[in-house]
Amino acid sequence: MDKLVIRGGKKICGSIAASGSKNSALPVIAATLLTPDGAFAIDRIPDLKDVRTFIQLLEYLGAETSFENNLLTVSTGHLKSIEAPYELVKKMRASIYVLGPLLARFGHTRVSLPGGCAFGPRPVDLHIMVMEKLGATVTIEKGFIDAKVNGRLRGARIDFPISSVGATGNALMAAVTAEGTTILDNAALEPEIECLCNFLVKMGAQIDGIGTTTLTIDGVDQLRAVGFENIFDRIEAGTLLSAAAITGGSVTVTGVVPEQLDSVLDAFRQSGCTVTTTADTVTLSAPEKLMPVDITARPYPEFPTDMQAQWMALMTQAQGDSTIIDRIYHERFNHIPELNRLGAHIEIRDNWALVHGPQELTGTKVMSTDLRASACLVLAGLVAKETTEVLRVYHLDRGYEAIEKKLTALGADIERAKYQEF
Ligand SMILES: CC(=O)N[C@H]1[C@@H](OP(=O)(O)OP(=O)(O)OC[C@H]2O[C@@H](n3ccc(=O)[nH]c3=O)[C@H](O)[C@@H]2O)O[C@H](CO)[C@@H](O)[C@@H]1O
Ligand SMILES: C=C(OP(=O)(O)O)C(=O)O
Repeated sequence: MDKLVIRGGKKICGSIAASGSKNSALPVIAATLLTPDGAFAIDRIPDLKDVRTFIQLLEYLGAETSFENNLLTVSTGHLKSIEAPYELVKKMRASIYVLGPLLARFGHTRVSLPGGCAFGPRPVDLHIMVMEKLGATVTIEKGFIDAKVNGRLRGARIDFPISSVGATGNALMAAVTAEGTTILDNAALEPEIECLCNFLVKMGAQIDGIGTTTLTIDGVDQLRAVGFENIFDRIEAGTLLSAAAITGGSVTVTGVVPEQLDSVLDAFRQSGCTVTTTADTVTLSAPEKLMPVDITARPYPEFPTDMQAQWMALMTQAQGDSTIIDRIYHERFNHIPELNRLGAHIEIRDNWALVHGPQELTGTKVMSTDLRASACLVLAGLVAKETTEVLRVYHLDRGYEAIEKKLTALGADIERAKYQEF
C-alpha cells in the first residue's frame, strides 16, 4: 500500500492551479448514460481514483471511453448491461448516480445498495422516493435497488424533506426525459448541481431555476452528446489554502470561482488570514497568530462538510478554543482520535467537537478511513514536528489529484512510499 511521508515545518508558498471537481465530474459522467447519441468530450475531469472507478463502471455497462490529460470521451450508444454491480458500487457510493439515467433511458435498472460508510449513516431513501414519485416501481432485492417503469417516467412535484446533493442530481437526470413537468422543491444549491444542470441543458434538457432551490424541468424527447468543461474543485482549493494557513505560508490558487468559496474564505478571514480574490484566483496569506473560529457545516452556501476535517486541523494551531459542528454528517469525526495521536487536544461532546488550541503537534504514523479525514491528517503533518506518516493513502487518492506533487511544488517536504500492512 501507499503512504505519504511528511517532514513538517515547511511553509506552503506559491501559486497552484485548481483541479476539476470530483463531485461534479461524477454526476456529469453519469449523465452521459442518458443518450445513445454520439461521443461526449468532457474536459477538466480530475484524474483520481473515484473518476477511474466511475469510468470502470461505465465500461462495465458497455460504454466506450478514453481518458487522457483530463479529457474524457464517452460513447454510451451500445450499452450491454443495466446493472451496477456490488464490486464497483462498494468502492464508491456515488455509483448511485447511474440509477436516474439508466432508469430514464431503459425503463429498468438494478443498482447495488452502497455499503456502510466510514462516517455514519448515509441512507439512499430519497433517491428511491424520487424514482417512485416519477412513476417507477422500486424494490430492494438481495442488496440491489431494482427500479422499473412501464414506458417513460412521468413528471411530478417532489419536495425534498432535507437538502440532498445526490438525490437532487439523480432526480434531475431522471426527470430531463420524463413525460411532462417535474418541479423539485428544496433542491440542493451546491455548485456541483448547478454544473450538472448546465451540462444537461447543453445536452438539450429544459431546466428553469438553475442556481435556486426550485428547479422546474420540462421533459424532452431526446438529448444529444456534447462537449463540456467541468468546474473547479472548491474542496481541493480550500484544502490547499488551509495548507498555507496552517504552515504560516501564502498561496494563490488559480482557476477558481471565488464566490463559490465564500463561506470558507469568510472563516479564513475571521481566523486572521489575509484573503484577496480576482475573478478567477484566490490568495491567502497566514497571520502571525491564527485566531480560533467556530464553524458549523451545513448545505451550500454555508460551510461545507467536506472542509470540516481540514478546518479542525487548522484550529489545532489557533490561539484558543473553537467548536466544530457538522449538521450534515453528525458523526463525521473519524479524524479526531488520529489528530489527538499527533498531540492535538480535541474533545467530542455529543455532536460537536471542542478543539483546544494551540497545541504543538509531533509526527507519528496515522491513518484514517475516509477521504477528508486523510486530508486533515496531511495538513496536520505539514505543521507537525518531525516526520508524519499518513497510511492508507488510497482514501486521499479517491478525491485529490496528484496531491503530493502539488504540495511539493508549494514547498512541502512530502513523498509517497510503499509499505506492508500486517
Ligand atoms: C459524490 C458527492 O458529491 N458527494 C458529496 C455529496 O454526497 P451525497 O450526495 O451522498 O450527500 P447528500 O447531500 O445526499 O447528503 C445530505 C444529507 O442527506 C442525507 N440523505 C441523503 C440521501 C438520502 O437518500 N437520504 C438521506 O437521509 C445524508 O445522510 C446527509 O445527512 O454531498 C455531501 C454533502 O455535501 C458531501 O459530503 C459529499 O462529498
Ligand atoms: C464524502 C465525499 O465523497 P463521497 O460522497 O463520494 O463519499 C467527499 O468528497 O468528501
